[in-house]
Amino acid sequence: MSDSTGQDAGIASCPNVINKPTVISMVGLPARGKTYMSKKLTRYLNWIGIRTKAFNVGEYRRAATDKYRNHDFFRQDNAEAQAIRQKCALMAIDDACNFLQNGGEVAVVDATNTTRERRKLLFDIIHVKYKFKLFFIESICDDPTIVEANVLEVKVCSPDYTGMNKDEAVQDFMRRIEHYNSMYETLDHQIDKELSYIQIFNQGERFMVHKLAGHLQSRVVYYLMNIHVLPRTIYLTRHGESQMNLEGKIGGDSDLSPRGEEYAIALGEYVEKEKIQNLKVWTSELKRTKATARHVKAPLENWKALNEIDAGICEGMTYEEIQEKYPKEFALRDQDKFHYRYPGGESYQDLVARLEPVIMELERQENVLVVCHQAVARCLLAYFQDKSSEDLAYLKVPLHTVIKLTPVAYGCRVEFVSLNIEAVNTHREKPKNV
Ligand SMILES: O=c1[nH]cnc2c1c(-c1ccc(Cl)cc1)cn2-c1ccccc1
Ligand SMILES: O=P(O)(O)OC[C@H]1O[C@](O)(CO)[C@@H](O)[C@@H]1O
Repeated sequence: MSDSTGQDAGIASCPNVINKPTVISMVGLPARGKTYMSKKLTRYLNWIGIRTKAFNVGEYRRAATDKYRNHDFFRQDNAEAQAIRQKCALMAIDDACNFLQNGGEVAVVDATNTTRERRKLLFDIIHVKYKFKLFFIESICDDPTIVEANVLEVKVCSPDYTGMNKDEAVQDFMRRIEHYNSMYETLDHQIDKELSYIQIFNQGERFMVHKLAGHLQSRVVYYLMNIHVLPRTIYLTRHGESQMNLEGKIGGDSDLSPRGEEYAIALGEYVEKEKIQNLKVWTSELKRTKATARHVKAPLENWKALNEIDAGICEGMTYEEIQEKYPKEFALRDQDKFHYRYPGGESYQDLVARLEPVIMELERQENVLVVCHQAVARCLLAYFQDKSSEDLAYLKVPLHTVIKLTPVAYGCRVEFVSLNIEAVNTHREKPKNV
């Protein structure tokens, strides 16, 4: 049950909550998308409110030694390097468990973990010693073009290869993979019948799920079955300036202002010029987003989940009127804007929960233009830019601006394209004195 701020008690403050902390352990040869999935999954889980952190063993090794010269570092008979690698793995596991003992809910151990011996070590520390849940995600990819693409896209830029030319780096990395491959023991449903895991074949072409244990693991599996790596662009924009924007009033379902109509025409022209393949347009069910999208030639979908945050008893008021009529509410909102719920309305935390199915469907789609609202756009943008909940509620999303989101390597390129049509500024800064 949440209080007026809508803030739910975390595990730390509610020890009798049944769901235990979980360690998600990646498994797979180098260049199988483990770091890609670790970062993406960590971003998604944090965005839905599950305190998650990734621990990349490669980063621990690079911090521990600058001895990496070439793939020989990963030879099985390189005792000195093996000792460094083992120490770094133990440090990462230890940090992961400390994170979970101090309020963390999910720790992702991003490492190869390609031997049964290593996974037994993980099991003994995480499940036996700390009594945390342990879930494995194995990525198996025997398509050489996929592996080569991953090596070219992210590995050659790795700190391990600073100063090395691209071809040398690719060759060295392929030899590094061979050292691991010689010892690789994939998860086996007979030998590992007690373990909970998912195996992903060739970037999600096929999945093998084994002994799912609990809600979190089901959400993780569902997410992994919906993501893809096809190149695409998501265009995010607010509706054109509305009559109520001009009056400084929040909420409602008003029409566009003359300048908002201009923006709708300009948006149609912009989309035409972008020559986007198989574009789909999504709007909310409010008039101002439908009107904004009407000059865009593409299949249209209206989502009630994209409606603007519900301001409850404050709908239709200006901020000044709210401060005048509900000074306590106004002050409370400034103190914790993400968790504050309008009486009879919503909080940003509620909005994120309402938008989760939209994010899940966006992950499945290719090119999509989303025409939405200020608070909604902040929530969606925070997902793609991995923003904290505090930052989310104050992200700047100006009117008459198209935000282009393009997945690159482990993250997302973000471009703000203003269509140069004047509009009021609806952004209210976080007051200094709270
Ligand atoms: O299976 C892979 N093999 C090699 N590379 C990969 C993958 C996946 C991937 C894995 C699981 C799923 Cl459900 C979807 C994609 C993502 N990547 C990747 C994408 C962008 C940059 C770097 C890596
Ligand atoms: O959370 P904030 O900063 O009040 O912004 C959300 C507000 O922005 C608007 O979309 C435009 O002012 C309102 O309808 C909505 O209540």
